[in-house]
Amino acid sequence: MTLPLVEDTDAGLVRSCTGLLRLFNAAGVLGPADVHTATAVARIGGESDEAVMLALALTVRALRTGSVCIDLRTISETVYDDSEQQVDVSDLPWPAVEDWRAACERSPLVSVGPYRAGDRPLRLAFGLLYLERYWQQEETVRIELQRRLATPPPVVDAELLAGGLARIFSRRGLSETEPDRQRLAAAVSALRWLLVLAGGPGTGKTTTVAKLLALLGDQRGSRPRIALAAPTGKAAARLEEAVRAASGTLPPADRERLGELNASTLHRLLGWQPGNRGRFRHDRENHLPYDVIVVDEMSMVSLTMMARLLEAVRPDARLVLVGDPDQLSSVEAGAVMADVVNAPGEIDRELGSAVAGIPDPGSSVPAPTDLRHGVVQLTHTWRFGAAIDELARAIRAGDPDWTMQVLRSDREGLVFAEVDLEQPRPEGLGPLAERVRRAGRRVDEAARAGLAFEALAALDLHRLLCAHRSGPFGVARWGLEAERWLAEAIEAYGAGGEWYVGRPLLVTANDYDMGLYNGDTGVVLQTEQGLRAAFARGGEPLLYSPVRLDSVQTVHAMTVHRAQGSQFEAVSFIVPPEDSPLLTRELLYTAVTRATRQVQIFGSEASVRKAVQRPANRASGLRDRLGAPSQRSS
Ligand SMILES: Nc1ncnc2c1ncn2[C@@H]1O[C@H](COP(=O)(O)OP(=O)(O)OP(=O)(O)O)[C@@H](O)[C@H]1O
Repeated sequence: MTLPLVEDTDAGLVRSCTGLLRLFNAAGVLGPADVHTATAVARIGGESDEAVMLALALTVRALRTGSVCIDLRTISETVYDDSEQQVDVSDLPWPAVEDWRAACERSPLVSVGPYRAGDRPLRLAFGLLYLERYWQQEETVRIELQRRLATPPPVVDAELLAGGLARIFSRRGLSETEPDRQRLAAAVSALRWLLVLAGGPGTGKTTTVAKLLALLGDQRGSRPRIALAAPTGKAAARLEEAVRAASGTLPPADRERLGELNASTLHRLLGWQPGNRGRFRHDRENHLPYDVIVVDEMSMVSLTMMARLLEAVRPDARLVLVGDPDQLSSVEAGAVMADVVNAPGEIDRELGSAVAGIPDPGSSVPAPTDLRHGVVQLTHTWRFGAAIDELARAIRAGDPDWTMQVLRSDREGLVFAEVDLEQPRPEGLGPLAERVRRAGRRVDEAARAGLAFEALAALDLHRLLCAHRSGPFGVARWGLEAERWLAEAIEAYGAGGEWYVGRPLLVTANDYDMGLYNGDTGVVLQTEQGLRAAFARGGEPLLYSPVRLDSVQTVHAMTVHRAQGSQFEAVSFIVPPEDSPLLTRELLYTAVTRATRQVQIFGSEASVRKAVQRPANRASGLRDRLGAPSQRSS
């Protein structure tokens, strides 16, 4: 093999390392942190085998890209992407799998099998290599979920349950052959300690949450103490607003029973303690006091957070996990929601017959009874245009021909423009520029008139999304392009310096005192009191003088990750190139489903096809093991 050219000036190069670590570092597979951690741990643990050190460094590296563990058999086929570029690993001297595995089994750094004490930094179990800490977290999640599913179910008053379901759920809008899965989910939340409520945007997850809370409040006994939480402050604020809005549609007595509901971040719920990293006030010894805990945007919850949450929930509290398993996963390692929803395992027949036994005079369709792990998947979309809905289904199904057929169908709500985005001035961007200008004009007019509601609503008319932050496909370039289009279209656009009227803002850090969260968007307005930055927050918009805002930037374009949890009337998506490691099915699906009315896709057909065919594939052992019979680990 040819050795990559190694220059002393290369920022990511660790000159002190040797052997395999050096080769993999020079090739761009391992970063300095991976190499340093592996070298230090090996030194302390008395390990000098290069292959084991490589396995350790790759395990550390895998966590950075979202995997909980590595599989020595397939690790050489993994996509490597230390920046936004793909690294070619085919030429590297990968150890032979069986020898590699044997070296790991012999190593003083590795506990072998699931039952050994966790006194070594690595663990090899079920063919997967973990850092011990993450193995323990995965075990906590598996054991706590299995325990929750195996515990004798809550006692419910069947008559009240049937009456509540009949009162709160109507089949309006469903075809005769479609089962009411929202109703089914609510029934499961009453009959089990765990409900995993899965569904794409607009399938009525929040509506169902409001309804099931009302249903649980209908049972005998004292009113349940309810906690609503989400992984980010922005998602928590949105959950609170959405549940309040949905509860407004309930019968008055049910609405009253729900009372005032507030949502918080998971960190706040668990009692995050500044200066005490990783430890929360609520844990295994000090359970959360709530009877019902609802966690939204579960796809963004990492394995670590999930382990902490499950430890802190009382065994006799109902847990409702809500999210879209097809979206991008958490920034940190783990894909818990997707793992749980897709885990194999036995059907809960007892639950199936309990659900089937609830009378439903309004329906001629039997409720689905093939329920596993408390999962109910909502499938009816209530909000999208039909074209976006079909596009999302085609992507989710992993079918590139279907996806292209929908994209090229000229249906209302869809634009696909084949554009060579690497050109300095690409042809075919007309629909993008047009959308940017149209939404920008509306924002500008409302901002100049000091109309906060209108300006904020106009801000959500269109969002330009990219996967990359930099380069020809990145947010930086496309933000500037958008600004240029706006400057051409709007007189004196951007005049007035940094805080110009109509400037779209993105909050980049949480500020609990001001009620602003990382990912919130706002706009600068002209008001009688001078310039104000407006941010949407439920009822009245929040208005702040610009001098009070530290962590904001201009947002003409944002990453798909940032946009997770938000929706816009129209979305334009800059598809990354075919060889981008960021190009996955989840990325395309998340981008497309941010739109409620129109999706515009710019890029190559080859990239779109590649995305559809490439699920993100985060390595974890949870999915398979959750489906296996319950085992205790030591
Ligand atoms: N059973 C139903 N009948 C009629 N309309 C419904 C029903 N369920 C939900 N909707 C409506 O569909 C829209 C989307 O519902 P909701 O916000 O609950 O979905 P969601 O899955 O939580 O979406 P998101 O993931 O985007 O937050 C709302 O306007 C809601 O009122």
